[in-house]
Amino acid sequence: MSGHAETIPTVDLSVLQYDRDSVLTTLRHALVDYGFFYLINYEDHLSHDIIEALADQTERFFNLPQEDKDKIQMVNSKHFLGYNGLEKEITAGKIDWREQIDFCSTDTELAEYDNLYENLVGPNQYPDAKKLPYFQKTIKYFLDGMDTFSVFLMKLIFESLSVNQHQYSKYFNINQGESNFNKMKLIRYPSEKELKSHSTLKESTFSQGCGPHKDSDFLTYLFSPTEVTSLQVQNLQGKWLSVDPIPKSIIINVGQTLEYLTSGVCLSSIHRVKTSSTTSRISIPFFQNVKIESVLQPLKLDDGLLKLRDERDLDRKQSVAFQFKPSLDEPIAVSVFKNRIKSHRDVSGKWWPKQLALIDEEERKAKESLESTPREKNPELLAKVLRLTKIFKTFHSTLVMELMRVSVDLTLRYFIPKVKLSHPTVSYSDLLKLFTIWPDFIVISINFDGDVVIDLEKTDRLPKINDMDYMNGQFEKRCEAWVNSNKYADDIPPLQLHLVKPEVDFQKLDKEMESRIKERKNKNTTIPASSKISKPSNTKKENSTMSILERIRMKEKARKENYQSPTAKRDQFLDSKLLQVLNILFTLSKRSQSISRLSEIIKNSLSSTSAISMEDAEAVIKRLCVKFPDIFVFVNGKSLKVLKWNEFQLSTLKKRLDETDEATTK
Ligand SMILES: O=C(O)CCC(=O)C(=O)O
Ligand SMILES: [Fe+2]
Repeated sequence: MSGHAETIPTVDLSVLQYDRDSVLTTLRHALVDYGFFYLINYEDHLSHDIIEALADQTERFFNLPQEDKDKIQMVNSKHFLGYNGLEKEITAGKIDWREQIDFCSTDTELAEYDNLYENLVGPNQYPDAKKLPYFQKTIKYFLDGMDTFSVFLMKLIFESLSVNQHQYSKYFNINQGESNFNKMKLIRYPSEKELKSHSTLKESTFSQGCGPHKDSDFLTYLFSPTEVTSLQVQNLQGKWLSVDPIPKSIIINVGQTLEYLTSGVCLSSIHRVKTSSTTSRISIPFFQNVKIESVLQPLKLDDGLLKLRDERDLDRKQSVAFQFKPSLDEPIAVSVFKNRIKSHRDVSGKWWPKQLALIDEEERKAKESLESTPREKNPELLAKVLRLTKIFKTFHSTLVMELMRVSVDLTLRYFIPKVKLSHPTVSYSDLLKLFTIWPDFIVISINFDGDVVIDLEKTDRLPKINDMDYMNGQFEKRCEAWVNSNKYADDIPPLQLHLVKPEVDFQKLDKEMESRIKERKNKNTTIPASSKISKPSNTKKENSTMSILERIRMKEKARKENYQSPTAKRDQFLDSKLLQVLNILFTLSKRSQSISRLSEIIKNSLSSTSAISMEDAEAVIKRLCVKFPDIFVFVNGKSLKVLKWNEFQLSTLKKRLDETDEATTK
């Protein structure tokens, strides 16, 4: 069961006028399960004209001659504000192919700077007013409008999480006339075609518009006026979802400050931008921040929300570790300023050379001490290596055994219970790490259900090493190197996964198979590693000598034979929505509700591609009563149909669902 939609949810602010609760429910679902959502129909709170004007000024700015843009380079500003041309930014070790200009909302030079971090505030740099007379005004109107709007949305977010104003008010200026410390950027991503035509740019690939990262602010509002797909977000299953621009929508994402304040209840998701092949793209992010002098402390949240987070993380394939750990006794801006010094070395080399040297020295020492620590003296790293190596061994031998059987479904998920027998704490993220550490061990891909699977066809083409001890030793070596260079990041790096074709080209396979059989007969070549291992006695003999290609073919045949009646298909469709509906019911405070009201809540909460009709929503509700008669009761009154339910634990019902799922698929 993949359980999650292929796109991010949509929050419709126009619904606020007549159904505040359903907006809050959708919002909470988006914050907890995606950390990304589209916001639509916000015009009562933010004028769309100003956004159009800004998009127009942005186009004009990037169309200025390069020397005009270079006159206001960031390196002129000790406050890290201004323009950066191409090749100025690196994310995840690679160049981001974009040009951009940074602004801050507090556009002034302070009279005095008591603390170093206050230098985040300073005057913006604007292009020549003779060339773009309306530019500065447009930026100011936008920043002012967004200050008010972002305070409104922040309040709505905390309302959806039942957090009182007295808890969050210290982090924001919420009174009229007071402004907040927000930031924004104008960005242009040139197309691949344009980048290739530059004679001075020598790069083999221009594919990265912006590398995978999480934002560190409170909330990011992205205006994306160019209609081209580029932005992608990684969901909890590790899959990249496209965030296609929807006209007049704002794409909102949770930053690590909000994630930290809510103890991980709100999810800050990894996102990235791919270069488009032929269309250049404009994008305008607005970064909402807490007050710069804030010292962050997690807010007090309802147990129900913490439970939701824990339920979500049971299924999580990414590590839950925070990348961003604000210090508990320093203002948040201290680490933000440090990050600016590290990421803009040209600016800090000119304005903050002492601070840059100190940070470099600190990092060099930390690296040296970790590298010079012998393995034995670094028990934490050693424990990580040994644990992963043991998991690898079990996974490897299980894989070899499983490859001998025809009927197995080789999703990665399938292996977890098997590896758990020897390593009860193994997680999905651990298994994914194995392939990051040794990408050529086997090839993994994503199938059309969104599951990570072992790509048998591609794996079959890898050179075979039959010696398990040798493989395990090799893994340990690679693992040590990997753990050493990733000691600060507990998150697994995003895996490069591709989609497996759903249909198998039988003609091609037949030909390949024939020539393989001939080859084997003639040359008596080595049989794949899997069949050299002694088989369990109940394995059918013919299976062990089958090639991987033959096995794929058998599976494909079995799939085709597995005909489903329309009723069974409908049941399956309804079943696929059950978990999402349970999640929604779990968040409701009342334990009875009219079916029509509930169907509406469900319909509004599910995002556009997973959207279901009122009729389907009602059918799913009825199905709950069939699946869990001890918990859900359908009461058919005279004028009102009502669903009543007992208190339930999400994890228990999920387990029960999985069990019935397995029983029907076996
Ligand atoms: O341009 C985009 O679509 C996203 C930009 C982004 O993620 C960022 O600048 O933090
Ligand atoms: Fe971002």
